[in-house]
Amino acid sequence: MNQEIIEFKHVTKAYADNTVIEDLSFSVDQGDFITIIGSSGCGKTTTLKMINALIEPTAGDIFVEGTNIKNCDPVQLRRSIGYAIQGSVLFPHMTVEQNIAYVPNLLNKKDKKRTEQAVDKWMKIVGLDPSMKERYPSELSGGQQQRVGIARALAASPEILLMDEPFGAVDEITRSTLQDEILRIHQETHITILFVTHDIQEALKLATKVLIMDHGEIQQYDTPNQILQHPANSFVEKLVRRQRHTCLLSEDRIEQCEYSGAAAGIKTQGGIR
Ligand SMILES: Nc1ncnc2c1ncn2[C@@H]1O[C@H](COP(=O)(O)OP(=O)(O)OP(=O)(O)O)[C@@H](O)[C@H]1O
Repeated sequence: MNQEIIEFKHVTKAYADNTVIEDLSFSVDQGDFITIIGSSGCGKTTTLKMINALIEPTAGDIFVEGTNIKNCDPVQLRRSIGYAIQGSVLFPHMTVEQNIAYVPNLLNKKDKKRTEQAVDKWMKIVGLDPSMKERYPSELSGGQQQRVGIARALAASPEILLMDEPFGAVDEITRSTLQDEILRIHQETHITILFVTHDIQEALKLATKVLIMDHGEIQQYDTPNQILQHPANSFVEKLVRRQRHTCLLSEDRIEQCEYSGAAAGIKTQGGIR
């Protein structure tokens, strides 16, 4: 039986009198790759940040590995959940090695060897040459910085990885390579991933399940296949219309997608199409 690793129960989030998430309930099974997509400002980042307690819900409960996060120390919780976001958020004054080693160092205070092994392992997995260890972020390309960010998020061997538009700031070719890398990492590690994106093609390519949101509410939460074949409403229909005619489907994920532009209202890398 699939095991739930994250559960939202009737979660609401308001900023002052602006309610951006309304009674949100959903669960994520261990090993799922969830992509979250929806119109701009619909609450995707807010949803993600509530999982690692960077944002506190106004009402409702969130459970991570069976524990209500209200009862967790937020710092401990954040150390146990990987978090990778768009662009370079690396420590500029630290080398690649020091950036990746940051959380493992906190966790294995006395075991330097273990940290070194974690750095080597994750640099290799994300495709970074060991010769880059001593470089500073400013000496790396955007794609390399992104890889360091992912290695850093993974280096503490978290069960859960949150990714907020992690490939938004790189060119199409690098983006496609990084997508393939994250799929491989997911397949190899069986880590649970929640991945926010503006790009419907990316959402369908990566996900085992896609969470489609609008105005802080779920429009559909299902496999890419189901979403393409049985869109739940006109919002989803509009979002996937073009995709449906151009995608070849595998059992769960999209195997190959010939992208012909997203539907109205959904930003792609190039802006709104
Ligand atoms: N700290 C804050 N104070 C007030 N309003 C906020 C705050 N953070 C986010 N919001 C508002 O909450 C809504 C949801 O924001 P959020 O960043 O979660 O959306 P999003 O779906 O990730 O957006 P985008 O796709 O544009 O990145 C937006 O209207 C935003 O302006």
